[in-house]
Amino acid sequence: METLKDFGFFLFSSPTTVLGVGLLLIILYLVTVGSSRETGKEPPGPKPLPLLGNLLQLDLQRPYKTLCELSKKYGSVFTVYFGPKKVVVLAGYRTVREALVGYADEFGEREIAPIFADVTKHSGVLFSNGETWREMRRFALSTLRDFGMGKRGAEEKILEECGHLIKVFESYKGKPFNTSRPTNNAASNIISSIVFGSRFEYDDPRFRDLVSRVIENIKIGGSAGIQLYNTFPRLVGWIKSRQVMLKNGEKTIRDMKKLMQKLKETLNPQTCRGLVDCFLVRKQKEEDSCVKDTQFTEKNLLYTVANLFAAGTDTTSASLRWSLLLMAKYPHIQDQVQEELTRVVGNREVHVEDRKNLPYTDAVVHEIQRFGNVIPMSVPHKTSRDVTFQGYFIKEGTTVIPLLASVLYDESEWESPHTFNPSHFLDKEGRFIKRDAFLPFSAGRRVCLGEGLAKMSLFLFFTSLLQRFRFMPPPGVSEDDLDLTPAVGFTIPPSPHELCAISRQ
Ligand code: HEM
Repeated sequence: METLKDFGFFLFSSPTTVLGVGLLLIILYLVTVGSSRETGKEPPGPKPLPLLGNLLQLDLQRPYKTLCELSKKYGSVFTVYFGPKKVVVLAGYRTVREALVGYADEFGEREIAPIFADVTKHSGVLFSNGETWREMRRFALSTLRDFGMGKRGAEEKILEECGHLIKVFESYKGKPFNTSRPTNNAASNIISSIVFGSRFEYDDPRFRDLVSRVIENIKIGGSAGIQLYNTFPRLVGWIKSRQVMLKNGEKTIRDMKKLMQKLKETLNPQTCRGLVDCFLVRKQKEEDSCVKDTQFTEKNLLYTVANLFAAGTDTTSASLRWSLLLMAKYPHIQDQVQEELTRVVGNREVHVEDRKNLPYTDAVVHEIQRFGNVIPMSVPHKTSRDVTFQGYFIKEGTTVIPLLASVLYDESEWESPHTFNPSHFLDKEGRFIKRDAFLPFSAGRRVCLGEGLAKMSLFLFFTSLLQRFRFMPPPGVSEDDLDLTPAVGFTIPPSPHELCAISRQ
């Protein structure tokens, strides 16, 4: 809010600035709204104000909510202006799928907002396009597969981490605690063991710093201040939240460099311990054979690793927190999960193989992801060329938001979209059923690269924890009091809360 106040003060500080701003408004209005009207029928949308666009109509804390509302009025393809920036929103399962899968070439590029261009410099896999993205994505996917995504290797690593997480939960001895830190640590360690080949102790200061900076950057990345910077980068580059993000980014890269130096010194090309080793071996090979314009550079390595931490920590941990909160909120559903786990698995360790024999639990895990809706606006895309989609003209380079919230809560796809209801994923006989509109990982060319790993982690964490603990509200708090309002941000975990993990053994 401070940033917005400062900005308002700057705008109206003298007659010359007022005049200057007025002129700028008119020019921007003509450039952003006027010009593109000539090229064809544009997606409809609320009328924008000069400079401010539709900012005054948007709930800046939870923009996905306003966008879902707007889609009811303007349809499944519509235009909104975030300040002078034009954004096309895709809403509802059919439209999102048609665009991302059917028009993958046109809608498959990443929009790189100014803050992410500053922090990642178009390197790595999350905020890059073209050859860099193609090579980094191919490499990351194939090494994740080699390190057992969907196979034994990752399962062992996740189960080991479950053991550590369980110990932390036990240490609270049934007293209320905030689940954020332990779940962030556990999710981050899964990435760490796949990327570096080893996990960190939870009290290792390097690890604590790494995790807290990753989480802080994601949180600030979704704040009103950063949205303002992304809208007016030239005007508000000085804001504090941007400086914090840049510093966090620099420190993370510095730490990563140190960790990688250790791996370089002990590298054995015959036995890669993790993704970094594989990258270093590949980098050496490309250098030895003088490959021109190689993407296997130190910069791409650092940012790809940082991206995997950023993309994989908060998302997995937020989903896990939703799972525990929802179980405490709906004890009858928790009862059924625990009954099924006791009947099918008993006291032995749960494995991925058990999933097919745990239809109810599987349905609950899916419903947690649907209802949790942790990335409601996906990660923005942009059009790679001019495209006519569902009769509307969208210019090359237009920012596109695939509104995943409108897919996961699509009223024409889900029987009771606004209720936590595992039956969405069960047939009449109680068998698990897949649902097309289940797209928490998005779809198409940019679909989440860690989908397999995230699904495996969620399933194993959730079942291992529910085997051992009963999750309950703190004493004096009723199930009805447990608040399901999501937090504010780019990813949306539950609002801060405490739970009790009561041992079942
Ligand atoms: C429950 C957990 C997760 C959810 C809900 C999730 C969801 C998403 C979504 C919605 C996107 C944007 C897709 C698009 O642009 O259309 C994405 C991208 C991405 N995710 Fe995940 N994700 C999760 C876990 C992970 C994990 C564990 C990793 C790391 C191994 C990961 C790595 C990535 C990367 C690298 C991208 C960028 C892909 C690209 O631009 O090509 N995610 N994820």
